[in-house]
Amino acid sequence: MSRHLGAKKGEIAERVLLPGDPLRARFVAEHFLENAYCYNEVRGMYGYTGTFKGVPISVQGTGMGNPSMSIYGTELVNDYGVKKLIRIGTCGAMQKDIQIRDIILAQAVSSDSNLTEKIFYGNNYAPIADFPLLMKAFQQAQGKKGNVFVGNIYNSDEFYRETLDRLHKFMEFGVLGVEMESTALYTLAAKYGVKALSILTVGSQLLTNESLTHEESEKSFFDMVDIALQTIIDE
Ligand SMILES: O=P(O)(O)O[C@H]1O[C@H](CO)[C@@H](O)[C@H]1O
Ligand SMILES: O=c1cc[nH]c(=O)[nH]1
Repeated sequence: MSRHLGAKKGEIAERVLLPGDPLRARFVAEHFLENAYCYNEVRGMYGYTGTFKGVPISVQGTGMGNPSMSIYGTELVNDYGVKKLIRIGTCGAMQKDIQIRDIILAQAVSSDSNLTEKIFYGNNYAPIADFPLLMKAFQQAQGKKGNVFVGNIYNSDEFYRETLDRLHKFMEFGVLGVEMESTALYTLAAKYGVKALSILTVGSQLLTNESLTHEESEKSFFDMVDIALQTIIDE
């Protein structure tokens, strides 16, 4: 057991999918994995291990925001020896040609979080995806109905904002979408020498104010999860 995970040693696979919502972890376990069992209920942050095409895979909720991702990601790697981590998240689209249910592969992460400044003595650090995982996920996404976009995303410590001014500046520079966990994920992966990628399904469009309800968005994850699973078993 680690501080925030109740799994015994060996109960978590080397390959882990990471949704923010713990109920999305249950959804993936029930719909995609074979012989899945729940190894964690601590804080209701469900984690499951099963197999996909015979390969052991775990799926662990991370909660919302960089601090929560940092706790689960660090314990998965440090205490359970996890080597490959793919976030399966949702995001808000920041470009007008990106639509609800499209998929974004986060190649790099810009942020308003000061997480990396604290680590790097006030200097700037550019968190990036593992390239083989990114390339494989891009190939897997080609067969899917929705569009796939690859590029820079915006990671934020805020969901509710005083103003959208800062977001507009990032939009102007071509940033694709906004979410809240990838800075922590990519930075801890670099620190520990493991592989990480964030795959995001667009759940809202910031320029048109369209958004999926929670129920609709939970039904929109099949392509993202399939891409993540096909990618993680190979790479
Ligand atoms: O759907 P998840 O994976 O939680 O991701 C996005 O949704 C949450 C906000 O609603 C934040 O965690 C954000 O990053
Ligand atoms: O983190 C997120 C996710 C969706 N929409 C946002 O504005 N932020």
